[in-house]
Amino acid sequence: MESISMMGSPKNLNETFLPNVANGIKDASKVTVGIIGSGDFAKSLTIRLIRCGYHVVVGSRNPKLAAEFFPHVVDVTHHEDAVTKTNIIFVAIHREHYTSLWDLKHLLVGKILVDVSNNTRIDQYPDSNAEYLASLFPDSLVVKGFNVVSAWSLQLGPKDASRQVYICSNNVHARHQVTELARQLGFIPVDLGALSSSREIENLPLRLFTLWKGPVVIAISLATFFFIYSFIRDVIHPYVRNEQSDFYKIPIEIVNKTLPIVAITLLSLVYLSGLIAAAYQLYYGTKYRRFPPWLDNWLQCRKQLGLLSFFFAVVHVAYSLCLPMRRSERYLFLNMAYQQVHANVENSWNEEEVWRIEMYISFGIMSLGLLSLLAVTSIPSVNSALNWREFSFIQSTLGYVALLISTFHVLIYGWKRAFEEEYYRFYTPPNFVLALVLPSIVILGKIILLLPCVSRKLRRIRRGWEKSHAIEETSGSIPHFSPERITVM
Ligand SMILES: NC(=O)C1=CN([C@@H]2O[C@H](COP(=O)(O)OP(=O)(O)OC[C@H]3O[C@@H](n4cnc5c(N)ncnc54)[C@H](OP(=O)(O)O)[C@@H]3O)[C@@H](O)[C@H]2O)C=CC1
Ligand SMILES: [Fe+3]
Repeated sequence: MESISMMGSPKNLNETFLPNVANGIKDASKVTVGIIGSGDFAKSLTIRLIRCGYHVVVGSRNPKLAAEFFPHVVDVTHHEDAVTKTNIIFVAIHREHYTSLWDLKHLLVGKILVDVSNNTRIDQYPDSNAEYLASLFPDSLVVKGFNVVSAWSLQLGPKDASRQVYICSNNVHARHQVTELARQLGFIPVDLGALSSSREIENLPLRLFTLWKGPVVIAISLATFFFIYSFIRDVIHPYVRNEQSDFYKIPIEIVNKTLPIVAITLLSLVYLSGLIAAAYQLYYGTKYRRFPPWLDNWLQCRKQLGLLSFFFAVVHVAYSLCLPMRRSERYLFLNMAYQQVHANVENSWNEEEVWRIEMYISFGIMSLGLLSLLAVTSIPSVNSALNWREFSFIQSTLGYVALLISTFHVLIYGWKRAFEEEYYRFYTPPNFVLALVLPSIVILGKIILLLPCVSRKLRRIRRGWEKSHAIEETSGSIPHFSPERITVM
């Protein structure tokens, strides 16, 4: 058997199993890890294993050629030779080529096969790649793992790349071995139990912002609608009516009218879903009843809706700060001053206007501060430092406070204008009136839920006191949500 860099076979194959956690990483140098395939993944994994003190044996169809791409300390050899030298073997080839290992079946009995493969589409095959490998080699211990790390991040090392590795296998011992190996390579292993989880693990790298699609579409639709709405009201209407050219308003003023209304609507949508969920539970008198899919999806993307709301609010603040920088603002200001001089007005101080704007700005800043807090606590590392009550307090209680303050911010801006006829063009209300609709519904809904009789009933339902009723309702179906999912953000 041809071998390019012989490391010698272990006397006892059990030696090649990984040391237990208790033994620690000291023993890594004695352990040989096998890799079938000599592609990108195999090369990067080899480098990572060597850096962590492992011996590596690579099995290739053409070891002579493949050896050029591996460090000289690596044993690059034929498949048969490689699999006899170790008990833990990474299968770093594509699913389509698994059958080419068929002849090695007798040599793979009782050995750990780590399936690292990915597909090109979600649910591409009826069974997962790992389950397929397990069906081809029923006497081997197949473990799914490492597919969520790219060859690139394997090379970068633990400091500068994604670190979580999802692992599953039907064999507990094999799962522990691979989990320990992942830990020693600097990854954070996440044990997902039996091999049936492998389909989920294989779909993970193929997901592209799954939870973001809906919220982004909603945000873009709202922004488009309100932009067109403001454009017609504030630019087209004055032009048609008085031939007044206000087209200069498009880049900043119209955009800045769109941003806050989208921000507050998205924030309201975050909490509206929780209210609908609570109403649903109150109506059916149980928490053991599945929400309709649209509501379930809505509840799941609350974080994304909240972050988008924060984004729109931040951009609104930036635009607002830049308003005085505009040339148009300067001309308007000078014209106003000139008219005042002309009218012989010495003091134009308007106490009501002064108070209105002071409070408007103050509420705006407070609401942005609270939104920032909500956004920061939604970051997983910050989130994991909070216990459930702290998280719930910030995301639920402070979230409602943020919505309330934002509503005051809009209300103070609108003030009496909502009742003045000149602000209703084509009988359409000004933006801030529309901006108030959804927050008002949410705040009203929350007040109703806080009424003692309603909140008592809801608490009873969420604590599962209505269980007997629930079991009748669901006739044995498993509840798939927890009450907490409803109360938070
Ligand atoms: N690249 C990446 O970033 C990641 C890859 N993966 C998974 O790792 C596995 C390998 O990926 P990658 O290294 O990128 O792929 P490559 O195409 O770079 O390498 C695949 C290797 O498979 C071997 N091979 C090719 N054809 C056959 C065949 N007919 N029979 C047997 N062996 C064959 C070859 O090795 P040889 O010629 O030496 O036999 C080849 O080097 C895949 O399942 C992939 O989904 C998972 C996560 C990330
Ligand atoms: Fe504002």
